[in-house]
This record gives sequence, structure tokens and C-alpha cells, in this order.
Amino acid sequence: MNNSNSLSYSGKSYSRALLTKEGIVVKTQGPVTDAYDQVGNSNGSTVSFLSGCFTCLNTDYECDPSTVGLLPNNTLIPFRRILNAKSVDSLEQSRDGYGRLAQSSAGPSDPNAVRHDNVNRMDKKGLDDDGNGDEDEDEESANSLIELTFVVPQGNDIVPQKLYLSIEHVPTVGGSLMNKNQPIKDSNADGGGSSSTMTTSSQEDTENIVELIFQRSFEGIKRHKSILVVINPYGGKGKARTLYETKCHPILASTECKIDIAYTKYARHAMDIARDLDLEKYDTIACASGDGIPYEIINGLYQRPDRVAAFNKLTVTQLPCGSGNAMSISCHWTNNPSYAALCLVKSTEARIDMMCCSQESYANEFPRLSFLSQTYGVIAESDINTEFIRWMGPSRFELGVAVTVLQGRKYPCDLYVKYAVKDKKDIHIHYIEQKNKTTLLFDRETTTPEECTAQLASDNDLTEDDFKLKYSLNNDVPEDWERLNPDIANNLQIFYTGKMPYMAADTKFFPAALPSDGSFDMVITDSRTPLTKITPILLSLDKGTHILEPEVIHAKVLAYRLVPKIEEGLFSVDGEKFPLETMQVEILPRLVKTLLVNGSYIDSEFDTMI
Ligand SMILES: Nc1ncnc2c1ncn2[C@@H]1O[C@H](COP(=O)(O)OP(=O)(O)OP(=O)(O)O)[C@@H](O)[C@H]1O
Repeated sequence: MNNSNSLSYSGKSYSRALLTKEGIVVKTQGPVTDAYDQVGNSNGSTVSFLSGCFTCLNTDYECDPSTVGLLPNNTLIPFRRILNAKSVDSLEQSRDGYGRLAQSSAGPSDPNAVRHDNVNRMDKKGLDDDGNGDEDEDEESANSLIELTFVVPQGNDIVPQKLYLSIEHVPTVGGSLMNKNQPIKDSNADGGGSSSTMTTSSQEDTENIVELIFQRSFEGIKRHKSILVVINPYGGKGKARTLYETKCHPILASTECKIDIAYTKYARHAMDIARDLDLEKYDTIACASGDGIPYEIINGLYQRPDRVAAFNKLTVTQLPCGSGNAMSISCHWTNNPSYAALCLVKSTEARIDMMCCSQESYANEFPRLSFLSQTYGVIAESDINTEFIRWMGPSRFELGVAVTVLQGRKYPCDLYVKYAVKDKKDIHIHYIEQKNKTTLLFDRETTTPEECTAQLASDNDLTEDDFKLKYSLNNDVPEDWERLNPDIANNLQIFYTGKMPYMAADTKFFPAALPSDGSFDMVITDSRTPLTKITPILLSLDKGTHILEPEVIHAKVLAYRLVPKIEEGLFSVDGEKFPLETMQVEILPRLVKTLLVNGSYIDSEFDTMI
């Protein structure tokens, strides 16, 4: 390579870089390009990010071989985008007899595998970048090369990329920078660590820097996860497997996580998988599916004799590969499988409340845990009874709702509710108070990652008591439960209860939902509401402002009993069909561990809705 700006060692193009508080800044290495993308980060702000080809992996535009591996001046690679870091010397120690670098844990579809081959071909010829076979350039820097893997945007997705770096500066106490050739602080020196210094060899420096990169890239986050990916090959109209393999796996395989994959072979198989799972083997179950598989996994775990241990050990999350991905939208803040894969790696564990459903048909055996919603009336009928027009995609559901509402159908019932917060104004106060609790917990300025994890862990040890139901279906309705005005109950149109803000990509049905406020949201409409009023209500579901309308009943509840008074129909629980029988539901606080961006659901903007 005849580019005067380029650096190479042993056939590897590499860049000089600085380690800063925010990430790794890559210094001038080649012609400055304007190929930047604005990428929304988990805090809702944006960061600059390079797109296009700089490591020969992107096909967005044709690359210039003289700039391969080179980044424009001062490109910041934020820590939250970093998946892995390795000392190149330690990689080289694991070469096979042919001089190949050891392959990463990436599967066959991992584009990084190609990159290893490219590098090795050059190594085999014994040529460096100037083609003369001398390993003469920047020998000292090359001794401490780091192979960094991070995500970059590609089209609508993110993909892993590798880059070789020579880190010239690392931060000292307080975040100021020091020269690499000075003795570096020990591996705790991440802004608050020991001030003792070590005089180390270049290789030891590199190992320390790698450790520092890991500490900053995985603050308060489990780095070596053992993940069981459960794929529903029929999910997402048969696209779930391909979505996982092309968009999620390359990202997960680039990390230090261990990944096993199980395919569901029949309906409800995921429940059996969770029931029979070896708890020792995994800490995370990732459902590459719609919302049906997380529901089955959670209930499979619930039915285990060692359910306390199961819910203490395992985190259940979703990679959005189905047609309904409410869990990922609410928890990972995205419906995009590749971004969700990054969230799986980078998000914080947090406990969420479950809603425990009892009906005569199954309650004596096992009640059912619902993480998302229960519905009766228009929504239930529209979800299930429009299966035959599934080809229409999500709009079939809206059409179903519109038709049923236009028909003026009603779904009489008796409804008894134990309220947590009944008045709409008080819900706002409750929401802001509870939301701030989580925000404070995750405020990195006031809470260290360790404190944050400790606070979360302090109530992470469930006991069998946490599974005990307060109310029995067989008993009379408790005295402190309130009966919904029969005038409304006998004309009920929509009955929908939920625990997450989004029920579909453009349906923010429960904007006041919070992960663990010990209650769930109830929304009710009356079929006598004039069309001129109900139409704007339905049209505002995407914004979530429907709950502000006076015609909509909205409350935070702890439990309810609904006695249907129709001959034919159904309940829908987390999108699954349930029998038309008396349904009793109560909250079981903080039962399931999942992954939430900064410990919160996606911002529903409920606090600013007036
Ligand atoms: N191999 C299989 N054969 C038939 N059904 C299956 C299989 N694997 C899983 N299922 C069922 O598919 C259903 C839907 O799963 P999931 O939520 O992952 O997909 P989805 O794309 O969101 O589908 P839906 O639109 O039906 O909710 C679940 O009830 C599950 O039991």
C-alpha cells in the first residue's frame, strides 16, 4: 500500500487511536470521507458514525484499496457500539500451522470470517503493505495492536466490523489522557480506580488496554452471557430463521457470549424447552420470534418445580423476528432485529412485573403468566378472528377493529377491580414518581455501575412467596374490589389490560405502563360512544393520547375479575386464544428478569401528555 498515511504491520492495515471517556477516537489515517450516518443511540440522542466501506465488508460503495481499514480523522467509536476487543499478539499465538488466525466464535455466515482470510492471505505471502516483505513500519505500535469489533450501520441495520488499532493514549484518573509510552495505570484505572502505576512490557500494556475497553464497553453488564436462542421457524410468516441468521447472529457471534440455538418443532414446543432446560447451561433465553415464544418460555419456566431458581438465574428477552414484536419495541426500543441483538448484548438486566391469569379450565393445574396483555371484546375478536386475512399483515387487525366498532358490537360482562390508581390525574403523578425511581437508579452521574447492579440485585432473589397468589378464583370477590358501573359493563366495547407501552409497532396502547410499578394498566370503552368520538380515539392509538379522552376509562390496577356475559367469544392473553370463562388476574411484582435499555421501557412520552 503506497498511501503515505497508512500504517501496517504484518499485513494488517491499522489505525492509531485514543481511548477517551466516551469511546475510541481513531486518528487521521486516510482521506476524510463524508460518509457519516446519524444513528439514534439508546438515550435518544444521536452520534456520528461511519457508514460505507472502510474494511471491505460493506458493499454500499466501491472501496479504494488504498484506504482499506482507514477511518477519517477523529472518528469516535462509542463504547456502547463496541462488541469485542482482542490483543492481536494473543490472536497470533493461536495461529494454526498454516499461519491462519484462529476463527472467532462466529458462525459460517459471519462476515468477519472473510476478513480473517484476507489478512492471512497477506501473512502467508510474507508481505507487508508496501509489498517488500519487511515488517518495517511502526514496529513498536504494531506490538500492541488491538483487534476491535464494533457495529456500524448498513442500510437499515447494523453489522459488526473489525478494525486493527494501535492505542496511543489511555485515560488516567479524571479522564485526562496520557501517552502510551508512559507507564499506564492498572486495569482499574477507568476514571476512579487505583492510582498505582505499573511498568509493563508493550504486550502487557495491550492486555490492560483491552481490559479497559471491556470495562467501559460493558459497564454494569454481563459480558460473557450463555444464551439459548429459541427460533420459531414459522414466526414472522416464516422469515424468523433468516432474520435471526442474517441480522442477529453476526452481532451475537462477534461477542464473548456463548450461543446455542433451538428450533421450535411444534406449537407450544418453547414451553417444553423452558420446562426441561438445564439451568446450569444458560443465563439468557433469547426468543427469535414474535411475542408468542416469550410467553411460552416464561410459562414453561413457571411450571418447573425449581421455578424460583429458574427465575433467579434466567433472563428472558426477544429478538424481534415475528409479526407481533411488542416486547422488543417496548424493552429494546426497536423492532429491528440487528439493533435488538446489540441491545441483548448491551442492555441492563431488570425485573418486570407479571400478570397472573386464572380461569377454571387450567387454574388448578397452573395459572398462566402474562407479560404483555389480556383482552376481551373488540380487540380480542379482531386479533383472533382476522386470522383468515393474515396476508394483510398488521393492517388486518386495524380493519378488524374498525369493522367491529362500526357494527356497534358490545360485549357485556361483570367486572370487579382492585385499583392501584383510579383517577387519571393521579396516574400522571404515579407515572412520574415511578419512572424517576428507575431514572435515578440508572443515572450514571450519581450511581456507579456497581451500585446500580447491586441495587437491582438486592431484590433479585425471589422466593416461593413471590409466586403466591393473593386472590383465589374460588372465593367471592374481596370487599375492597370495586364493581364497574353495570351500565358501562353491559355495553362494554374494548377491555384491554397491559404491562408494556406498545402492543404493536404503531400501537402505543398503554403509554403509562412501567416495568415494575407493581400495577398494570386497564383501558375500557363503551359501545354507546358516538362514532364521531370513537374514531379519533382509535386514530390516536399510535400516539397513545387515546387514554386522555374522557370517553376512555383508564386506570392502574392490582387485580380484576371479569365475568363474561356473552355466548360466544374469547379472551386473548399475550396474543394467545383463551377460553370464554371468568378470568381473574392479579399482579405478581418483579417476577421475570429481562433486558431493558438503561433499565427503562421505551419513552412513551406519557409524562408530557396533557
Ligand atoms: N414448529 C412450529 N409449528 C407450528 N407452530 C409453531 C411452531 N413453533 C412455534 N409455533 C407456534 O407459533 C405461534 C406464534 O409464534 P410467534 O409469536 O413466534 O410468531 P408470530 O410471527 O408473531 O406469529 P403470530 O402472528 O401468530 O403471533 C406460537 O403459538 C407457537 O406455539
